[in-house]
Amino acid sequence: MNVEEMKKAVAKEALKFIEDEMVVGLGTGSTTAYFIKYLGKLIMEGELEDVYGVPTSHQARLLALEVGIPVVSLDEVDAIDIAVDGADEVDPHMNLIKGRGAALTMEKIIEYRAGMFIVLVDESKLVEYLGQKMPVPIEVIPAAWRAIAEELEVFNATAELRMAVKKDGPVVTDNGNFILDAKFARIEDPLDLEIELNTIPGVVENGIFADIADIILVGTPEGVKRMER
Ligand SMILES: O=C(CO)[C@H](O)[C@H](O)COP(=O)(O)O
Repeated sequence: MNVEEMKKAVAKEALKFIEDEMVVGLGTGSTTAYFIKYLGKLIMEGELEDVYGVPTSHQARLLALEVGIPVVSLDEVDAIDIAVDGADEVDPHMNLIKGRGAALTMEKIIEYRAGMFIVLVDESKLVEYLGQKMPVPIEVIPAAWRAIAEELEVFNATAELRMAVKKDGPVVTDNGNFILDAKFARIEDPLDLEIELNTIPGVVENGIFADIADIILVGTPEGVKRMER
């Protein structure tokens, strides 16, 4: 099984959790995109009824509309039953780094509120400790980016302003902010760092998602494995 097949396999597995009349948080990224497409197909074929999606990004919203998922915003729903999203790193305690797609703030808002948060990854995302391979994306108010990058030196982190690829200048998030990618040597206490980073003035949110995932579906060549609390 190659990586794309593993992504498809976990996306299909996640569908088993979705029932009629559920409100589903729709994550961002290539793995969740498979889930959104499969969910849209089930809705269009009448296999699922009265299911609504709450997108975490423009990407998720546009795709959901394209595949026929009725979309609502967070302030239109009383509760989110399940949220489904990808991740960039997963440690053995089910803590995550997210935000390669720069959608971490809305992702965290929606996933924090969901009755159940299901994470979809292939096995390449599993690490021994957070920060092993990936920097921590931090969404910041544009005027504060430089001051925050300097402040991060106190944490022994080196931060880079994320630059856009098909646009000149920095990446601008769906919320109109910048992203700093902060490389930490080794994150010993993810929950502590997650909380501490958010106390820096100008930080909107950071990409450490500690203690929030309920189920992690891991695509492997042998099939889908499950991590659960
Ligand atoms: O956090 C994210 C976007 O902000 C994504 O969920 C994460 O980057 C995983 O993406 P992919 O499934 O494409 O590897």
